[in-house]
Amino acid sequence: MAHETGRQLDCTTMLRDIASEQKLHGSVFLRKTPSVAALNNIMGSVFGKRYEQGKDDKELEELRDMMFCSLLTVTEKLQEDDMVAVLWEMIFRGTDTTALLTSGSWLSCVVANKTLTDADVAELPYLQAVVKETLRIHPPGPLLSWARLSTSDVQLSNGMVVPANTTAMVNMWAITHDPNVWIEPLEFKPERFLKAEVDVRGGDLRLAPFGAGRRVCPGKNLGLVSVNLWVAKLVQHFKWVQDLATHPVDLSEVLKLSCEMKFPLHAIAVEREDSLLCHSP
Ligand code: HEM
Repeated sequence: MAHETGRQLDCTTMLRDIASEQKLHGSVFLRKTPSVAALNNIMGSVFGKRYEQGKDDKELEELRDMMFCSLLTVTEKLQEDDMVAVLWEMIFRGTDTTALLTSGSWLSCVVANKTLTDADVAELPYLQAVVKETLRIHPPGPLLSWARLSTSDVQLSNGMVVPANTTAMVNMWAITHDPNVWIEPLEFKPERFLKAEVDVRGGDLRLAPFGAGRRVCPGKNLGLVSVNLWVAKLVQHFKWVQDLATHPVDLSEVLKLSCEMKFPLHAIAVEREDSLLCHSP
């Protein structure tokens, strides 16, 4: 319950930051604000600490730098022991993925003017379908970890053999774009998930953006509820318009720690007249 309050709070802060960035610059860079919200979501769970842009900038900067250094440097900095490594894994694995999925799931649907909760979001099937379709077209972790080793020779259905003692990675991006698995795989069509139930939490290997099996992402439920709630709030409070003059949308991808948009999304956030942000102090 305490965590739920924290997540709502991160979202309100994100909405306010978007409104002020829009006022200041005339458009919004849709990467920074969800990053801070996602970081706070995790830091709130791990250390009970949250950060504010403008107030904790030095610490935020340091944390962001650490996330972009190699894991080796990071563990040196944190004087690795098992506990620290586990907590760091949560921060490292849970922040960028959640932020990227949120910025990738911007959509234009209208949600009634009320304070949304996770329970409301469960009643929004199209929203969930948009998040699933975003996970399919732009899986934030396109290559499942290399923590998989064949213990014996494995015969594949296409005749190939994976010899014993091979470290294997799963190319989830290739599966989610495979025309033998998906009809019109390059088209963004959330409707496909309205017609058929697809479990994205590891139960259906056509779309396993959180992995599957023993090494499945332990943050999958937190990641999904956070992104669904945040995206719902982002479209509830703002109408999103493409910034055609200076930042037309380009969906090219680049693989860094996670799979990111090569040209991060900028858009114009027009506050809805009935937005609760307009009426709160
Ligand atoms: C929506 C966002 C997220 C996506 C798309 C995502 C995706 C993934 C993927 C693909 C893996 C590798 C799974 C495999 O190899 O089978 C993974 C592992 C992991 N994730 Fe996430 N994740 C997300 C959010 C989170 C969050 C919020 C946390 C922490 C609270 C987290 C913590 C971890 C950890 C610790 C691992 C390593 C598990 C292991 O190796 O045993 N992730 N994630």
